[in-house]
Amino acid sequence: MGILQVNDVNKRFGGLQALNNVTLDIEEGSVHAIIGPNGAGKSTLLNCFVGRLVPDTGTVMFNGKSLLGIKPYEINQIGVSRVFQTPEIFEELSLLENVMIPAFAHRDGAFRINAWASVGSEGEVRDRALHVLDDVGLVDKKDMIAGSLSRGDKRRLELAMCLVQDPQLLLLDEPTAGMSRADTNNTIDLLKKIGERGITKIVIEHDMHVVFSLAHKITVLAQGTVIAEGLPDDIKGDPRVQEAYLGGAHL
Ligand SMILES: Nc1ncnc2c1ncn2[C@@H]1O[C@H](COP(=O)(O)OP(=O)(O)OP(=O)(O)O)[C@@H](O)[C@H]1O
Repeated sequence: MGILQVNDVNKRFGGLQALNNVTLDIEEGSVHAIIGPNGAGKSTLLNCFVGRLVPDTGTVMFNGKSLLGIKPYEINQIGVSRVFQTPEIFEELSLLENVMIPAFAHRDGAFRINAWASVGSEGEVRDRALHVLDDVGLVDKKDMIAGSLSRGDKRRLELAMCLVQDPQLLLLDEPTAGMSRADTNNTIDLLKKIGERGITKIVIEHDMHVVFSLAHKITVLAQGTVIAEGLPDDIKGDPRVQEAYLGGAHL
């Protein structure tokens, strides 16, 4: 039984069937990529895992517990963290402060902006934040203002903000979007390093170099429907995937 089990999930926006009987089983400790053309339903699916959307029908179970109807911060509290397509950071605060805030939120329950008031008095949280900044290669920039970082570094910072919460399941929505090839390769290395800790990861990604560098298993969505699932080598050679994803070009 996987750490995340998704069964027959359907989601409709007006006349559009965005998700159509989606079933997934995510193995604990694995990197599971979800790929598919624009508008396939990938982000909609992820939103159903973090409480931003509620499926019309179907179930989403994390460690045997339903995630449906649970508030986003509670889902976060039980071990699911998400890195967004556009980094959600506090631009005007330092890197260290950015990482300490979610550490407090995770420790204290609901996200409390006044948790900020106690930042600085908590050596233990600060040490943990510094440790995570070191893991993502940003500890030397800890006092810089987050808004001044490059796009690649902002995404690393957001990753640190997730890791400090010690997630069991990390959801990565296009973690290398807009990055240079060098930054992309650094991110691949970083995610592999994180993989050594056994954190399960679901990655949505358009860059096939990233997908095939990281994924143990791949699910392909097209028009809200799972059209293929399997090991990277199987997916690479699947003509349905090549047709749906790249209009017949080879992956
Ligand atoms: N809140 C919404 N209201 C109406 N339609 C929506 C909403 N969110 C998504 N959609 C539609 O649902 C479909 C799936 O969108 P989704 O963003 O999940 O696709 P995606 O696979 O993540 O695409 P991309 O790769 O471009 O990010 C699209 O046709 C989109 O326009």
